[in-house]
Amino acid sequence: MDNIIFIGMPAVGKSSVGIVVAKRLGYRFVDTDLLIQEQEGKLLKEIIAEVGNEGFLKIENQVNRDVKATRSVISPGGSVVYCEEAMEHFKEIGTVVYLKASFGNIRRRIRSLKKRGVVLKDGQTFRNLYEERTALFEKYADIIVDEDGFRMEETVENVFRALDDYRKREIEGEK
Ligand SMILES: Nc1ncnc2c1ncn2[C@@H]1O[C@H](COP(=O)(O)OP(=O)(O)OP(=O)(O)O)[C@@H](O)[C@H]1O
Ligand SMILES: O=C(O)C1=C[C@@H](O)[C@@H](O)[C@H](O)C1
Ligand SMILES: [Mg+2]
Repeated sequence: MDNIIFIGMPAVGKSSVGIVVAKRLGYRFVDTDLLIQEQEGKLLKEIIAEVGNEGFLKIENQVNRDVKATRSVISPGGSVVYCEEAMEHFKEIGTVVYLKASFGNIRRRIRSLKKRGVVLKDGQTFRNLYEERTALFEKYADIIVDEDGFRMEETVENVFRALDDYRKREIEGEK
């Protein structure tokens, strides 16, 4: 199935880059954070406050695992990499693009971790979360697009270039 799935840290641009990519391709855009809010009838930060990190990750896994999509750009939340079934589903239905930015860039973009609803374990630093997730993003990524030093429009171009290269390599591999 022809889907593109963006993964990466919170505030890296999965939603903002994703929607532009979808528009350029004439694809649907699916922000699964919004599907979670719709299903639960609450904001992400309210869900996390009510059911805790583990409870939230269960909901996030279920919603993302159950996404049915074709010709869509899917932008999940940054914590989806902890959701094994969801990530396996994404690997099956499309190409997984890891949008990567340095710790400093991400930290600058997020004013309040709590207001943004970042899933931090008790006592965990944001630096530790960055390192823990980086290993998971790299594990699941088909393509990595480095954002540092680029404006958003340039990142969009870099995504298209990386997707083209990936498809060419796939076709070469099939020969
Ligand atoms: N070069 C850049 N590329 C992408 N986004 C950028 C860039 N520079 C600044 N931004 C800003 O960073 C923010 C990215 O937020 P966005 O909601 O798209 O992230 P996200 O990856 O979807 O996060 P979440 O995991 O919380 O859903 C936006 O406010 C965007 O304007
Ligand atoms: O990176 C995170 O921990 C999160 C990001 C958001 O998009 C939401 O999915 C949720 O608030 C958790
Ligand atoms: Mg988002």
